[in-house]
Order: sequence, then structure tokens, then C-alpha cells
Amino acid sequence: MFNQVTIIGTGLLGGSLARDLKALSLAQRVVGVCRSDETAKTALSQGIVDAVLPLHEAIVAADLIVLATPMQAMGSILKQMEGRLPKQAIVTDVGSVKTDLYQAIKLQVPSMLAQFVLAHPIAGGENSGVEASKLGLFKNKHVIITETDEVSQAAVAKVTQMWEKVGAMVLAMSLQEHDAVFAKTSHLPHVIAFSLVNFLSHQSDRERLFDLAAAGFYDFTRIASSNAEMWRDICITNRAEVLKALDGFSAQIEAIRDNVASADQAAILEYFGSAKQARDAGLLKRAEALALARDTKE
Ligand SMILES: NC(=O)c1ccc[n+]([C@@H]2O[C@H](COP(=O)([O-])OP(=O)(O)OC[C@H]3O[C@@H](n4cnc5c(N)ncnc54)[C@H](O)[C@@H]3O)[C@@H](O)[C@H]2O)c1
Ligand SMILES: O=C(O)C(=O)C[C@]1(C(=O)O)C=C[C@@H](O)C=C1
Repeated sequence: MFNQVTIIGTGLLGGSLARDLKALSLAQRVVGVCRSDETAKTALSQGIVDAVLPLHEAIVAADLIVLATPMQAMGSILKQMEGRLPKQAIVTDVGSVKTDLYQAIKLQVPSMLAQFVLAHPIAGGENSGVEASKLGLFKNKHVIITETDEVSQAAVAKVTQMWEKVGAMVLAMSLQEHDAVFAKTSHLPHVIAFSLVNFLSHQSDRERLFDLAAAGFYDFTRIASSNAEMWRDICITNRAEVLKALDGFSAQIEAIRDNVASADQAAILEYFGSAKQARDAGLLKRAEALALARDTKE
């Protein structure tokens, strides 16, 4: 499918894509661009990539270039690629925020817009780095492609085909809808999980609290083990939507706080009951239907 795919940032997402591309023979050669020597060594010794090269050398012969670094590193990478991009190359990314990246491309390297397919796999986990990468990470997961006015349809088709070949289901969305949706479903829950862990860890009896924490706390806070740099970058680059989501959530916390403060039994019951109903009949039912649809596709 590709002669050479260059992956800039061979961490959880980039490393996992590299593994799939090689395992499924979708690229004759996978080249990595790594920030640290340690990552480069692991990526090479585990056969995740065929070569590790400096950025300028890595992109010369690429027909697909994938940006898989934290969001705020992408701007300087774009600048370094300016004027050096091979004509035939498609560029894509796996970043969690789309409008900010689109604006950066438009501002810094508008000539790249036709070649750039903005994409976001809704797959990952709380562990980061090349060691956490794995085969099949994207199987049965959504990948959102946020099409722009400028992008070539042939490039979109090629990137769509790649994600489908690694088992993902591709959906199209506008940049704005993407950032608003994932601020609520992904960015907000991560901020809340980080805050909850900090709330406990700032208590004087934190050791006792952590010793006694039960399954509910572990379930709720798994994602607070996620990479701090990645989540800083997401909050900064999707600031407006993250703030809206935080404000909406704060209003919910205020509401339940008032109900508890006034010992309003009916209101508390209604508050918890409606959330349970929404999760069981809404969220879980949809997840089951989606899983069924995925199974029948296989
Ligand atoms: N982790 C998830 O669950 C998840 C899911 C979907 C999308 N994403 C997005 O994917 C991207 C990568 O996330 P990840 O979880 O793979 O992170 P990661 O920390 O596992 O990997 C990022 C890699 O990029 C490298 N890097 C950083 N700056 C670089 C630079 N200038 N040049 C080359 N390499 C550089 C890091 O050393 C690291 O190896 C982020 O933009 C993130 O928002 C993450
Ligand atoms: O599964 C997880 O742990 C994740 O955090 C993955 C997750 C999410 O579901 O919020 C995180 C960030 C993304 O951009 C997409 C997916």
C-alpha cells in the first residue's frame, strides 16, 4: 500500500501503527523519528521500525508521514518540514485535538493543506511510550477524519483505507464538532480523574487513603496514570472546549452539592437515578449495539 511510511513520534500510538503496518505488510519500509535515543533503540531492537532517522532524512522518500507526537510538538515539526515535503507524500496525524492543528498548518505551511489528512484514532490507554505500543490497538475502534475544504479526496481515501486495513472504523466529522465532542467525552474525564487523585494525594492522611482505596476508586482513576505532557497539550490546544466542559461539569457538582447540603432526599434520588438510567439504557445499550455491529462485520 505504501513504499515508505515515516512515523514522527514512535510512542504508544505511533509505535502501535508501525507494528500493524509491518505485520500486515502495508508498507515496504517503516521509518521512525524519535526524540530520545532510548526510544530509537527499543523501536529498532523490537523491529517496530526498519530505521530511525533525523526528520529531514526521514521524510525525503516517504509516501505517508504520520505525526504522532504530543499536540504542541506538532507546530515545530511542521515548520521543519516546510519546503522539504516530497510532492507525492500524504501527511496525517493521530492527535487528539483538530482545530488548533488545522490553524497551525494554515498559518505556518498552507501549501501542505491539500496533502494533510487530519485524523484521530479513538484508541489508546493510560500507558505511554514505545514500550506500551502493541499490535491490533486500532481493531474495532473508531478513527475520526476531520475533512477540510483544502484536502485532496484522494489523500483522504488513502488514509481511510489504511485505517480500515488495520481494523478501524472511519467516521467523518467537522473540526468543530470533533473538538466539542472529545472535550466532553475524553478531555473532561481525564481532567476530573487527575483532580480526584490530587484531591486525595494532598490530604495529610494520603497513605491511609490510598491503602484503603477500593475498586471504585481504581476504576474511576485509571486514566489519571496517563502521560502529563500529552494531557497538558490537549488542554492547551483545546482550551475553549475544555473550559466549556469544565464549566458544565462544575454546575453539576454544584447542583448535587446543594442537594446533599439541604438533605433533599427526593432530589438526590432523582439525580443519581437519572444518571444510572442514562448510563444503563443509553450509554451501555449503545455500546452493546456497537459491539454487535462490530462482531457481525468480522
Ligand atoms: N494515548 C492515547 O490514549 C491517545 C489516543 C489517541 C490519540 N492520542 C494522541 O496521539 C499523540 C501521541 O500520543 P501517545 O499516547 O502515543 O504518546 P506517547 O508519549 O506514547 O508518544 C509520543 C512520542 O512522541 C515523541 N516525541 C515527542 N516530541 C517529539 C519530537 N519533537 N520529535 C519526535 N518525537 C517526539 C515522544 O518521545 C514519544 O515517544 C498525541 O498527540 C495524543 O494526543 C493519544
Ligand atoms: O483508553 C484510554 O485510556 C484513553 O484515554 C483513550 C482516549 C480516551 O478514550 O479518552 C484518550 C485520548 C484520545 O485522544 C482517545 C482515546
